[in-house]
Amino acid sequence: MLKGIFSKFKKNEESKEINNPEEIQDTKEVIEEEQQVEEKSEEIIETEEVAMDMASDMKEEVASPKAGLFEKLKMGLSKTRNGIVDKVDSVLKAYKKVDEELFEELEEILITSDAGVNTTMEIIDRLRTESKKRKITESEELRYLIKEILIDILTLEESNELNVSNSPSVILVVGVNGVGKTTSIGKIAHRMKGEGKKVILAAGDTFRAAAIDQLEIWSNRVGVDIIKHQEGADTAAVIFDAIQSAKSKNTDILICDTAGRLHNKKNLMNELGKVSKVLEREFSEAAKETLLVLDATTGQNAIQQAKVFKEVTNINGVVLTKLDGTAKGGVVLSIANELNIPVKLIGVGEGMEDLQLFNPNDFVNALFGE
Ligand SMILES: Nc1nc2c(ncn2[C@@H]2O[C@H](COP(=O)(O)OP(=O)(O)OP(=O)(O)O)[C@@H](O)[C@H]2O)c(=O)[nH]1
Repeated sequence: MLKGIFSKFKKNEESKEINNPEEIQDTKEVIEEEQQVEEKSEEIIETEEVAMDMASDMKEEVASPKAGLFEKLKMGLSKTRNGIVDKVDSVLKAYKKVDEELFEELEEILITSDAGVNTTMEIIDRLRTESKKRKITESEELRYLIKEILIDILTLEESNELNVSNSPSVILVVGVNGVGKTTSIGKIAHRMKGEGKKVILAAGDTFRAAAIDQLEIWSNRVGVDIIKHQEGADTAAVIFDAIQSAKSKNTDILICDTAGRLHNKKNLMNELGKVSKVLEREFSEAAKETLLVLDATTGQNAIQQAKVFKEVTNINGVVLTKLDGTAKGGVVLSIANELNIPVKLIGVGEGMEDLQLFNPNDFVNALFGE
């Protein structure tokens, strides 16, 4: 409703002719002020919506019996299963014999599921070579081989496990706005608390007041402490305070949010560099893990974001959110193969329990519906 009032106001303003320079300046200021009020009101609406969503999530979680983790994973991957495996199965059925045309069809399926060109080429090359070596001639026998290759691609030297067994540990969470950073922090905190760990959150995304408010809602929901400053405060200062609090309360895990502005690589580098320095200096005894949050629904865009973050900081793992909302989950292959970063957590729904530890075997089995 507010938006409507502002646009009417703007329309009236636009229809008047303004020639006097002072009047132009005044008008500009009024419009700027109105824009600021409009942005604030959008943030308030956004925060209220998040609170309402959370309340309905909580009701659902209480109402529905807990499906097994693997069943949840299967459910969460159903769109990607339609996008990849169902298509693979119908091609394998249609072609019967293993030949070049079949490989081309499989290649197209992988490309359209956002597995990325290089990763797709690698998978198809390995499929070609291995099927020849193992003398596979019937197309349906390829299914097992495809699974084997996918598991191998997803299994990197670096473990998929979260490095949080040390107490204290710090998880620094980076990623651009809107990818599910705040939600993921809340879900990680919930998971850690469930494991009996004492958790503190640091509201380091000080760029927008809504980000601080949303993290606070999560801290209340999960029942963990939060350290926050005002909007616009220095992220490193928030982290500094959070470290002192974590030390005095013997916290096991400090989870730090950060602002994810990508439009200036130098700023991003400076900001994350400053945070890392504070962590090294003030909390050298803590094990550190930097997790990059990527939104699976953005497909190959997520790969581009990861490349920029990889250039400016050392990423230990990826949290891939919203896999339940996309048929293009092939991006997970691209992350492992092209970026060589282990996927550690995957988001398969909006509920608190819907952030699962990533395991290549389980993932591929769930994807193939086994
Ligand atoms: N379906 C689904 N939705 C998710 C998942 N993870 C996050 N979301 C939703 O994605 C939206 C954005 O999440 P946020 O956590 O607010 O994103 P953010 O990156 O913190 O964004 P900012 O607060 O703008 O920085 C919210 O509506 C979340 O509920 C997921 O795994 N599955």
